[in-house]
Amino acid sequence: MTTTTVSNEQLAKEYVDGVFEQLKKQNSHQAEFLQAAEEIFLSLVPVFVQHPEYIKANILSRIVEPDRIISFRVAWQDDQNQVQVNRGYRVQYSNVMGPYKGGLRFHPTVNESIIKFLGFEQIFKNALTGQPIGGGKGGSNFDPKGKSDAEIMRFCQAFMTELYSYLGPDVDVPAGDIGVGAREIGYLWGQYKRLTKAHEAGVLTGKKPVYGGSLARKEATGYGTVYFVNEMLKDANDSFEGKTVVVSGSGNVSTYAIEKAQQYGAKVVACSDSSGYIYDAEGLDLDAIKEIKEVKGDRISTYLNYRPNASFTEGCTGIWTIPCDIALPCATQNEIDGDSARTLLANGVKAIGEGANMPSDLEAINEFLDAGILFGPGKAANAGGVAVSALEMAQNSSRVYWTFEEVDAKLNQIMKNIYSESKAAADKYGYPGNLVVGANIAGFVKVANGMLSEGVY
Ligand SMILES: NC(=O)C1=CN([C@@H]2O[C@H](COP(=O)(O)OP(=O)(O)OC[C@H]3O[C@@H](n4cnc5c(N)ncnc54)[C@H](O)[C@@H]3O)[C@@H](O)[C@H]2O)C=CC1
Ligand SMILES: O=C(O)CCC(=O)C(=O)O
Repeated sequence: MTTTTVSNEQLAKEYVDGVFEQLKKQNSHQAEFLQAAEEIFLSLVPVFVQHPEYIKANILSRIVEPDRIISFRVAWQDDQNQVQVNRGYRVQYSNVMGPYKGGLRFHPTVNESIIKFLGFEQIFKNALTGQPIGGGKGGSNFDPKGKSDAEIMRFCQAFMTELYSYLGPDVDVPAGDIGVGAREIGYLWGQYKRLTKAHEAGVLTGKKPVYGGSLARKEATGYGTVYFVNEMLKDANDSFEGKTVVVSGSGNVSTYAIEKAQQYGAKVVACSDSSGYIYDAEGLDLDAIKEIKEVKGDRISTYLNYRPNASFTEGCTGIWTIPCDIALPCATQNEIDGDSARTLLANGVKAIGEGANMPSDLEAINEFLDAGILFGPGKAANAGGVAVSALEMAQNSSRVYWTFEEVDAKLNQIMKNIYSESKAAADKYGYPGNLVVGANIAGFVKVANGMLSEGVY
């Protein structure tokens, strides 16, 4: 190792450590945000070794500070005419690559830390897709559980009334995330039109195809995750065929991850919701799950009414004790900790594909990487949803619509590209096979180069 390399390494490490220390001081109460930032920062040291110009331009301090955070009161009336108040957020993180883009989450746990972690990750994910989209995220601590359809509509209308002036097809384009699906997007879109008097279809994605949504957006995140894992498996001369798969959650991402894994010949034996998990040794009946979740909005335990030989177990983490070849965490952040990771490994898991955002904590990621199994990080593996959102924006702008097959083929190609770019970046920067480092670097370099050419702001 030459003296210059050593000093470049020291410089890079000191720079990253310094920015992270400052971040911790300023955001000491934001655990999820610091967790997401730490994972990305650690990956970027080799980039700063090779690119001191990024240090000179102080790219890291600039990229980790959102362009702006919008926080607002959402007051609405429930069915008993009581006035309820929630807090809404939109974090417009970076528009270097295109309009701010990312979902809205409605869940009681939502706070600024959660929205910032999601928004920060979204910058790099969106850059990886190769589509012209920046990064953003939003949501509210509103709990949709147990609310009537009319309450959901009134909440969405109140939320959009506060947010609409910050949005636009070339400004900021929200979509769904936990607790926000096509129904909520419909109510948000209706209110946006009512307020602006404009039919700007590209201001929201995840719309129903009947009024401007893209075919295959509903399936995109789950299918994309399986396409990504399929690329990892192919590289290892393996496939989904005959594999036992466990998928957490039973929402949008999980449902379509299960569907594609089954189409690829896997046996998916378990899935979950926030109350617990079901295990069906014969393989899950996806029609039953769709009826329970998409039609009835019921608990996953009612699966036993369709398949009496299956079992239901209360609690969220127990699902990772089920032996499987492939695990697809598709529910929420930090659902796999170090202990669950060690259990999965002891039971012989060969591949992990993160359909959710940050489902594995740092200890779990290190367990998987140290064990040398295939590990597809969320930023890369679940990018198919936002990628098809960008395709929805393109269709809206050009006023043409593509068939399901056309969109699905583009999605598959995008996931292949994300895999090969992440793999190539990991190789180039000295971490072969480490797609965490590879995806973070491949996304970061695109945005950093954009920032260098745009001057200081
Ligand atoms: N919808 C999308 O296009 C995308 C979603 N994601 C991420 O995927 C994850 C799931 O999102 P969606 O499927 O859209 O939400 P969803 O609201 O449709 O489904 C979430 C599912 O997770 C379950 N759940 C929540 N907490 C849980 C817990 N602690 N243990 C077990 N299950 C739990 C819920 O019961 C529900 O079945 C989130 O991390 C989200 O940020 C990532 C990329 C795109
Ligand atoms: O489609 C979108 O814009 C949002 C997708 C999203 O929220 C995510 O990738 O986490």
